Amino acid sequence: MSEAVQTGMPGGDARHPRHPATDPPVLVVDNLVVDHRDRGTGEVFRAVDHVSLRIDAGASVAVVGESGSGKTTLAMAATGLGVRGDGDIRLLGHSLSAIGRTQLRRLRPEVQVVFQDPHGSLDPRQSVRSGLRELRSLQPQRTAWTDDTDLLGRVRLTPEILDRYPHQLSGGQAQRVCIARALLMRPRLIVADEPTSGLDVSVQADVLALLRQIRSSTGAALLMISHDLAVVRSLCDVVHVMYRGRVVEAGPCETVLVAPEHEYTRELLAAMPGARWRSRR
Ligand SMILES: Nc1ncnc2c1ncn2[C@@H]1O[C@H](COP(=O)(O)OP(=O)(O)OP(=O)(O)O)[C@@H](O)[C@H]1O
Repeated sequence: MSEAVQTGMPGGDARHPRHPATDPPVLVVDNLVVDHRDRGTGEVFRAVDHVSLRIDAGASVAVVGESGSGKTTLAMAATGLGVRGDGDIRLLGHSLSAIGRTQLRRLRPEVQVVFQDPHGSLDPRQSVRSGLRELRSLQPQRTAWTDDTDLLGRVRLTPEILDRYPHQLSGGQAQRVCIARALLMRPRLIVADEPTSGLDVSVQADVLALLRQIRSSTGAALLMISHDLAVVRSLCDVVHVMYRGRVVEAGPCETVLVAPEHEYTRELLAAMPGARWRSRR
């Protein structure tokens, strides 16, 4: 019987038990550079400029910065889900420049992304049930640890939701379905790209609480992309502050959000007074 079944935790299994303190890092990015080419003018634009970061197993790391600072490009390139950049990336111990498409495809389920717009992430022609069925058919062994009712219970949804289509779900329900779909894959890394900014204020706190709970119960690491320091403060241990493609400051939240060294971080904090770090305990 797998450890996941024994403990009721969807994170680890007998071959790959989750011991965040001793597991190798989930992601190590060294000097990543990503350029975009403007389709209209053909000009090359540097979206990520020599960025390095490390996410240890089970860690919760944020990348913050204003719109257009390169956060999404960094997250997608670093996890092999977006354009390829220059630099050294090790995802779960595999160098992305050394592995082929087949091996990258095998790694894909280990990284799950929760996007800003939950309705846009779900196929409008599929009910929740048929969407889950499709995921299960793609990864039968990986997804066998739970049934749909149990899975939905873990994101605090009831089974009635199974026969609904995305347009029949509220924003908060749709985002919970997206989180459930990510959870089903037992990922080692969850990338949450502004997961609450498309939602009503009333449900934002619920979704953040859910992500926090899933992180602690599964041992999955979290890479949180946000422009909101209050969100980062509530969920993350380490923060990287991005400005115009560069990381201008990085460190534990209790340091960076208390005594920021960079002017840009100070400006972000001044714009959100409630975002200053204070103990969550
Ligand atoms: N596929 C693309 N082609 C050309 N330029 C792009 C592409 N994707 C992003 N960009 C540009 O790269 C820069 C960084 O974009 P990115 O989406 O990574 O920033 P961001 O910090 O995540 O912004 P936001 O918070 O608005 O999502 C922006 O100027 C954007 O316009």
